[in-house]
Amino acid sequence: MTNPDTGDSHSVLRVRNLKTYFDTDRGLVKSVDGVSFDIGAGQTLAVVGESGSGKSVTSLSIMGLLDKAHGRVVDGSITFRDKKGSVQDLCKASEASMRKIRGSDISMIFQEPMSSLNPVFTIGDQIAEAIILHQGLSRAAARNGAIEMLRIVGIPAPEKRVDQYPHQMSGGMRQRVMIAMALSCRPTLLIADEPTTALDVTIQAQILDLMKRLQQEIGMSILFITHDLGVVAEVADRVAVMYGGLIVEEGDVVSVLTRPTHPYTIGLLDSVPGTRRRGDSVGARLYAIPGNVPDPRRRTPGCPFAPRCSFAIDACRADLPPLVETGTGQAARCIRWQEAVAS
Ligand SMILES: Nc1ncnc2c1ncn2[C@@H]1O[C@H](COP(=O)(O)OP(=O)(O)OP(=O)(O)O)[C@@H](O)[C@H]1O
Repeated sequence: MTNPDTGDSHSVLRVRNLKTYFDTDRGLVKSVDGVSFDIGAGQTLAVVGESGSGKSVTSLSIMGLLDKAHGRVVDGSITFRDKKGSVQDLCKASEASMRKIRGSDISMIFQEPMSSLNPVFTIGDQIAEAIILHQGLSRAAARNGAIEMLRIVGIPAPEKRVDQYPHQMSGGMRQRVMIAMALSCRPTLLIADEPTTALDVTIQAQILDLMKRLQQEIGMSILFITHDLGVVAEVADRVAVMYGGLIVEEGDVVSVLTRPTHPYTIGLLDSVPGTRRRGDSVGARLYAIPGNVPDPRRRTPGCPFAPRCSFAIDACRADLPPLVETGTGQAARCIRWQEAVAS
């Protein structure tokens, strides 16, 4: 979907009709099956959806980090504009140029910092390594750079902490270190995959504030993957709701969260305590969407949400619904959205 707010010419990232499939012993898994979105300069797009909807595979496709033995992008394009303003399709980039782009123009942070931090090197060495690699500084200058980055991400006594190992730090501190590493190259795009999910609420709020502050300083765009609508409200400018390998709704964050137009988004919001649109009361039972996410090995021709949707009619099961405009800068892949909104 083209993003009416950013306009294509200003997009840092433009994904069109992305399809990423895996060959497995149990058949072809269509994890991402025609995803399109834009992220403008300095903008945050949150991609939200239940487990298995294809959020992580979308980000791994952008980073060129798919499990190559089994997974591949079978269709679509991922157009990226780097720091120098050069535009290229990452689907066609060589492994060598993807390596250059990763960590210099696109960085990624994950839920579990221990998976990106090496336990046998000090955090100072690891941040310095990234600085040496991407900024070509001497080791001494890079060490100072590492201390500065630790200070920027709010780690107390950075001159001492720089010589510590990852296991000597708390989960929140490790997440700050990972952010320091990811941002040491001043990326154009940061992909954050559930970066605060494992943290308690207070630390989560601090990390989100930190990311927002650094985003303003660096001017980077963020693709933020989460299943937490509270986090979406906190960080996003725009939100894309994924279901069954597709984006089923997209729009600016206020529109989507206050006036969802796809039955799946409506169900997601109804399942958040305190946000239920109808009959909300203290102690109201949490609404859960009945049924499970569809099996990506068995894609049906119609809307992937139809089996769980109380608005579904035969036409929904026959063909994949087109994306239709449902509000200003808001669109949903649903032929029954007017009935859903009015319900
Ligand atoms: N390497 C792989 N081989 C086979 N199938 C895979 C592989 N990676 C992901 N999948 C499948 O692709 C689908 C989408 O997975 P993905 O990890 O993108 O979901 P997600 O929305 O990020 O979920 P979560 O929130 O749990 O991370 C799932 O059905 C998953 O089992």
